[in-house]
Amino acid sequence: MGYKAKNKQAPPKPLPGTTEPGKKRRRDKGKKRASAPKDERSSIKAQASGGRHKQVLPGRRKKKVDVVDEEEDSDLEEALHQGEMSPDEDEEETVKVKSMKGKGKAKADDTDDVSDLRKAPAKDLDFGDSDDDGHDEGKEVLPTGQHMFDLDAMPSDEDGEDDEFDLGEGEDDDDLLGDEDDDEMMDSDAEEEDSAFASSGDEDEMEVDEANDPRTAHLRLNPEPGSDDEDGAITTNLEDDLTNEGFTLPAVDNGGEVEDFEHGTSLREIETRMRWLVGVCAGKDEKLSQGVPGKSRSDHLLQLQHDIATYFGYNIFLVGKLMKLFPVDEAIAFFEANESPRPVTIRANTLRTRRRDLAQALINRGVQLEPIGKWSKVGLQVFESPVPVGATPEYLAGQYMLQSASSFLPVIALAPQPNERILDMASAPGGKTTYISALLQNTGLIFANDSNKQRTKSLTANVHRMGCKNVVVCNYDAREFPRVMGGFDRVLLDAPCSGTGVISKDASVKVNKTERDFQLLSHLQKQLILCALDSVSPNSATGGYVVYSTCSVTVDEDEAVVDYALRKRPNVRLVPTGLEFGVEGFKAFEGKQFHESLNLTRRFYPHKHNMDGFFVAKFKVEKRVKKQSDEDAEETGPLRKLNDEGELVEEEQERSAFDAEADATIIQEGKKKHLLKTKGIKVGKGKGVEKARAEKVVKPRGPTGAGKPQRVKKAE
Ligand SMILES: C[S@@+](CC[C@H](N)C(=O)[O-])C[C@H]1O[C@@H](n2cnc3c(N)ncnc32)[C@H](O)[C@@H]1O
Repeated sequence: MGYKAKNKQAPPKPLPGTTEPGKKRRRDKGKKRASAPKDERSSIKAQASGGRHKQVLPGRRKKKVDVVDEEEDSDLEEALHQGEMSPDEDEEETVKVKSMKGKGKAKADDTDDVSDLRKAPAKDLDFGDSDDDGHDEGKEVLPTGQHMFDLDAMPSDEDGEDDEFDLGEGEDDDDLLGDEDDDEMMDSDAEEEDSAFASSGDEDEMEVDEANDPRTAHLRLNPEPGSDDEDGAITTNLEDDLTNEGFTLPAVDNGGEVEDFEHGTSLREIETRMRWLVGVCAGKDEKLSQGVPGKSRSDHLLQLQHDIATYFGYNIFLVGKLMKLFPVDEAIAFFEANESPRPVTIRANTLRTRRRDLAQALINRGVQLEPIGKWSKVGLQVFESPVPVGATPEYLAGQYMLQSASSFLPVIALAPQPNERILDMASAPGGKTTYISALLQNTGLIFANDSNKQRTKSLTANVHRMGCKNVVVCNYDAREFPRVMGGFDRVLLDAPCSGTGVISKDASVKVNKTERDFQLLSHLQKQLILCALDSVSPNSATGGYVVYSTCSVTVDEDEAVVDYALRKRPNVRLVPTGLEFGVEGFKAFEGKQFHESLNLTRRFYPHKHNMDGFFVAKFKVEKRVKKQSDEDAEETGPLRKLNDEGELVEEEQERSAFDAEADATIIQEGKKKHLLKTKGIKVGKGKGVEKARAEKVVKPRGPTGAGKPQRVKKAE
C-alpha cells in the first residue's frame, strides 16, 4: 500500500531522465500543511510511492535545501480583482479593459527578494508564497468524516499480517520525521562521489547515462518520449495491496497514547477505509468490488471522496473535481503526490555562465546536484545543500534561477528564435521571461508584462540580476493587448490560474477554491487567450506561435480554454508542443467533446512526472485568408465568412445587422420626429422626403468607416 504518512514523505525523486545518486536524499521540510494532525499520521509507516521497497528518511544528513521558489503560480485572488467578468462562458467575452496600472491590488510577490531570502530562517522557508493559513472565512470548510460505511463491513483480516503499517524496528517517529534539530546531522555518504559533475566531463558527457541508470529506474518518470506508462511512471503499490488475498487491516499501535479522532473516527481508520474503497470503486478485484451490501458504486465513491477530503485535508468540492481527472487508483496517487515536495531545481543562466561551470561552483560549496534530465540542457536538480540555494554568490550574480522543472516546459514549447519580438503576457516574477531572454541570447525584444505592479518589481529585479538586456517590463492588464501593441513573433500566456497543480507548494488551494472561482478563472483565461492569439503576427517570418500554459490540472482552465480559442479563432490551430514527455490533453471530458487536435496539448502530473501539475498548449496563428470555399460562395452569396475580428460569422447575421434602405427610412422618420418635438417643425411629404429618396445610405467599408452610415449622392 502506497499511502505515505503526511510527515514521512520520501525525499524528492529525480525528474524524468535523471540519475539518482547512490545516497539517501533529504526531503524539504518547510512546507505548510492543511490536513490531518501530524501525530496521527506519524504512527503510520511511510512508504515511498515511487518504489516497492520501503523508503524512510535518511537518519543523517548535512542540511536541507533552503529555497523559496521564485514563482508564485496561484493567482486567483489577483485574477478575480482584474477587470469585470461575467461567467457567461459560451459567448465570447467583451474585452472590458481596465488598466490596472498603479493599483496593485493583489498581495505583493516578494519571493524573489534576495534580502528576504537571506532574512528568512531556514525552517520557515517555504516553496509557496501564500500567507494564507488555508482557512478562508466564508469558504467551504473541511468535510467531516461520513459514517455511512462501517469498517466492520470491510474484508476481515484473515491472516493477521500487518506488514505495511507496523512501526519498523528502530524507526521511531522522530527518526522518520527528522525533526528540525537534525540539521547538523551528516549524511554518512556525504563524501562519496555521487555526481556526474565531479567528473568534469563536457556537458554532453554529463547527460550520457541519466536515462539508463538502473539505480533509478523505479523512480524515473517518463524518461523517454512516449514511455509514459513504462518505468518512468511513479507506481503506487495500491493495486497490489488491494488485490492481495492477504490484505489486512492495519493494527493500531498507538503506544498507549490517546489517538486523535475525527468525529469519532481516527484518521487511521479513515485511511484504512479509503484504501478499501479504492479497491471497491476501481472494481479490479471481484472480492473487493462487492463492497458493502446494499450500497451502490456511487455510494462507495461518495464515501471515498469524503474520506480523501478528510484524510488529505481538502474541501469535498475540489476532491470531486480532481477525482474526475483520473481513474480512482490514479487519483489516490495524485493526492498522495501532493503531500510531498517536488524536487528543488535551478536553471543555469546561459547569459552569465555554463551549466557545467555553475554546477562545479555549487559542488565546491557542498551542494549536491545533478542534471535535471535529458530534456533540459540548463536544468539542475538540487538534492542537498549546506547553504541556502537562494542566497549563494552564484545566485546573487544571476548565474541561476530557482525554478520548478515544470515551468521550463512552456518556454521550451515556445522555442523562441534569436531576434524575435516576444510578448510574455503574465510574466512576473520572470522565471520564464529570463529563460526566453537567455534562449534569445539577449537579441530581439521581450515585452514582459504583468498586471500586478507589485509583482513587476520582482520581475524587474530578476531581469537585472540575470543580465537580460532585451526585456521591456510593462504593467498592463493583458486584455489590453493587442491594442497596446501587437504583431509579435511569439506570445507566451502563462495564465493566472487556480494552482491545482502546485498544491504541494501551496496547501491553501485544498480548501479555498470554490466552483465560482473556477468559473471566473476560466472566463479570464478565455479572454486572455484571445488577446494572446490576436497579438501574434501571422506574417511572422520565423514564428507566429502562442503558448498557453497553466499550473492547474482542471479541464476548465486547460482544454476548455484551448477549445474555446479554437472555436473563436478559425485561423489558429494546435501544433505539437515539442515536449518529450507528458500525457495528452483530453479530447473529451464529462460528455463534452473538444476539438480532436486537443491531444496535441500536454499535461504534467506530480504523481507521474514528479513535477508540479502543468498544462501546455501551442498554437500556430495563420493568416486570416478567405478559404476557396468562401470565395466560391461569395459569387452566389457566402453563407459563412470571417468578420474584421477574424470570427466566423453567418452571412444571415450580417444582412440583418445592417439594412441600408430600411435604416434610411428609420433615420428619416427619427429626424422628422426630432424636428417636430424640439422645434415644432412638421416635415411633410414634400422636399425633405424627396431629398431623402434621392440619397442612398451605404455602410462604409474598412476600419476607418467604423459602421457610421454615410450619405452619398445617387448617380444621376
Ligand atoms: C502564473 S503567474 C506568472 C508566472 C510567470 N510567467 C513566471 O514564469 O514567473 C501569473 C501572473 O499573471 C498575472 N496576472 C493576473 N491577471 C492578469 C492580467 N489580467 N493581465 C496580466 N497579468 C495578469 C499575475 O500577477 C501573475 O504574476
